[in-house]
Amino acid sequence: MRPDPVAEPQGPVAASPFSTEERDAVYKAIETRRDVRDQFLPDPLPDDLVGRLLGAAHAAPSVGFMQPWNFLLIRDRDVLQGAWEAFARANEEAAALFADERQALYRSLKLEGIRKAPLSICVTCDPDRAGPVVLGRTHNPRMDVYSTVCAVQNLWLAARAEGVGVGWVSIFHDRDVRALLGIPERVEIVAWLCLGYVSELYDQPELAAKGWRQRLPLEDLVFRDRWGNR
Ligand SMILES: Cc1cc2c(cc1C)N(C[C@H](O)[C@H](O)[C@H](O)COP(=O)(O)O)c1[nH]c(=O)[nH]c(=O)c1N2
Repeated sequence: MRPDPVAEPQGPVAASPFSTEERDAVYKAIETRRDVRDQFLPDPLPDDLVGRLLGAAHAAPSVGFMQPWNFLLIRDRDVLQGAWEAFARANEEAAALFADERQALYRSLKLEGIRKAPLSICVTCDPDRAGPVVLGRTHNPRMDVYSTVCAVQNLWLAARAEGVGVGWVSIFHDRDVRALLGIPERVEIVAWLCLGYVSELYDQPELAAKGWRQRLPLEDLVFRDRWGNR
């Protein structure tokens, strides 16, 4: 018995199934999503809200419908302290990679909200989730990690729509996070996300506002048919 296809309008230019307001809300979430570091409020996130965010993540596309993700919800203050210490060690190493005023600017940046946010979610990718040969991953094994990142972005946009801030922290040695959370060696650590309500949101990327790097002109990133063809 074939499942009924989704009843979408047919025709040369299928009209959007969304109202203008609904469509604009999608773009509003995309355009106002921010990486949050220091603006987290301590208020806990309700379980049903967290459930909706995880549902959005789980609705992400995945290669061969592999769904390679796991979500480790972390609220334990000692574990969060351990994660922050792991970040602090790695961040010191990172700062040393920049010179002079660039290093000074780097050191002035707040690059995590681990201890401020009431919830962290470590998102992992299990490469063995769907067996040794996965449709779509046969010629590029990284497709499972790329799929997991789609889940992260779904969660990030759903959080924006719910008025919840998200911050991605990647300045860690994997081994530290693995030891802290008991993650098996074969499982890839993809993202450490800090989540919480926020006191405010930047109206542009904080790194741009603080002079670290600006948004590139989109037109410089688009080629026609061949690399380099503008
Ligand atoms: C894979 C990955 C990893 C990280 C990030 C993002 C992504 C996609 N970002 C957030 C990043 O700096 C931010 O997305 C950009 O500066 C753009 O700002 P908005 O996200 O648009 O606010 C990030 N931010 C931060 O303060 N510490 C970090 O370790 C990281 N790591």
